[in-house]
Amino acid sequence: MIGHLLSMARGSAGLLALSAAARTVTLLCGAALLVFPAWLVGRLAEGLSVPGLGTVIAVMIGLALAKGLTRYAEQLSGHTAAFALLEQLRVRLYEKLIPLAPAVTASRGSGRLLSSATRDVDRVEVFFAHTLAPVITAVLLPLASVGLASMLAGAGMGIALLSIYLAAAAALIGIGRRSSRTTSTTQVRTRGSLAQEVSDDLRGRSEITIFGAQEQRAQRVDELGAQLASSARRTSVMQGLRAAAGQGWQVAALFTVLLLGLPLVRGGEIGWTELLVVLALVPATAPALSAVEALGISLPAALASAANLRDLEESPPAVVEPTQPVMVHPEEPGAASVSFRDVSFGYPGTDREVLSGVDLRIEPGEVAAVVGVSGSGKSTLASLLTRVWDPQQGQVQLAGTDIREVSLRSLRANITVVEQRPVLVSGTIRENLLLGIPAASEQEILAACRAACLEGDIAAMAEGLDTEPGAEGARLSGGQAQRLALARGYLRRSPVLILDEITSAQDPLTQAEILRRMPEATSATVIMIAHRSAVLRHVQTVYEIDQGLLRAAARPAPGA
Ligand SMILES: Nc1ncnc2c1ncn2[C@@H]1O[C@H](COP(=O)(O)OP(=O)(O)OP(=O)(O)O)[C@@H](O)[C@H]1O
Repeated sequence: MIGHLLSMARGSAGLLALSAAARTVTLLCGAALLVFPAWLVGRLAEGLSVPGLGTVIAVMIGLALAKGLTRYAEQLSGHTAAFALLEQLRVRLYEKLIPLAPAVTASRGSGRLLSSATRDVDRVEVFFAHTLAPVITAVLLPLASVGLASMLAGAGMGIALLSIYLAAAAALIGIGRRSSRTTSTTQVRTRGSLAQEVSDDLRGRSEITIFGAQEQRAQRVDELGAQLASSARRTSVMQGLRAAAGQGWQVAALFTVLLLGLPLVRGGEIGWTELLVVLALVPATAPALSAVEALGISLPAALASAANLRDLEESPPAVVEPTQPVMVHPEEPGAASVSFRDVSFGYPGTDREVLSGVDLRIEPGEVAAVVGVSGSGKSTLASLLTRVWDPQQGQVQLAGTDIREVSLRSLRANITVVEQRPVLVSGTIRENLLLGIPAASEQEILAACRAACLEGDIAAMAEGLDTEPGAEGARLSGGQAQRLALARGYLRRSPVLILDEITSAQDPLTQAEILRRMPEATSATVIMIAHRSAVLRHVQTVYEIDQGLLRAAARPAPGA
């Protein structure tokens, strides 16, 4: 997992290295600001010569300035790297998500995905921007300190300091390591669930209010909140223990240096200068070693988030782009012909076969209907045609080509689906209409609205096409949203048009008018998924799905 984590930062390696180098110099300057006065005091105590006051002041100012400037360089390069990394991580996540949409992303839940795209990415970024450079200096500075102590006060002193540093690092990393890892993983999962609950509650606010289920829903959020609070408490206890260890090692180190150093001074093996300098090395090393404490918090969190992101990124897509994709041009005469050959399909993870051995051929320009009881597999048939899923057996063909060989972009450019529950994006009605064909002219937009019986509704709106329908189309009626989606479908002018229950929210007169205007609105091959017999009178062929099997059915008699 650490390797995976490091692979995420490849693009910002240069800036991160610069930040680590600047931090090393900052800490060295900080250490020198402590060690230099200690050296001066030691020499004065021993009656040895010291540099003049002007030189001392110049050195101290020089060190302080160098410390400030390199600290600035560290922050600048660290934050620049952090923002670049944030961008790379988000782009990388979105690129991985695109092939997973719509089937795999839908099964994950939008709240969970949002939580991964924000919190998990942030935690990985925090690790690199604010932990990696400090960890590098946490190794370099203590080693330098051990080297200097050995030179000044002998190998014994160096070994003693090294042992204390190692023991401190082991305590800081080790305290609560195992529990931090499991707690972080639990926290990442709980946060994802919490985000999903909140997203469901926001989407289902009307139902929740009408059903009076606020308490019940709030309780679920409370339970997840309590789980998060309890794991945060565990993390805080470990954090407290680590902070105590972070202070404790310094006291132990100072005593050790005095215990070992005073006899050496008394024996004349070293002077006061050496002892004071080695003593000063302890607080001088402390800021560098404290990064290990931060690592105890950020590493488990970053690992848990990286594992979550990897799990998401490595989820196998429901369908894959062909290696040598065939392009089907919408102008090709056959682009509007659709066929199913002995197609069987069951949803992954279920035993039930929704469609069994389906054979179907719909000719260019034909208007066909697919009927069947609720849950019989009508929408599934449509999602096989757009390759939301691939069948386990048989072939779905467009223009006589197995659609698994057709480029996904080309396939989806040839087929438009008007969904039973259309999704409106935020923005104006015009922006929603232009979703599939941004370059459509005003005339084309108005013609599509007329064909979908939407022109009157738009004319009645103060801002016409520039009216904002509100989040999720909240300011439109169900029927208006459905007609907007139909107009959007017509506007795209793709060779194949799948209309999934597009008149289910319309009154009988509007439904009849929509069906009457349809032949003028589109010359595409139309597959209507329908229940109502009024719809079936406008189609040329009717197919019925019953218990997974598809068969041709009779059109209703006139007046039926
Ligand atoms: N993503 C999915 N995962 C598992 N099962 C699913 C999934 N989507 C649909 N199903 C199941 O597949 C069956 C067919 O669903 P489908 O949506 O195709 O029915 P339908 O005929 O369009 O129904 P309706 O007329 O109610 O819209 C149903 O039993 C449904 O529960």
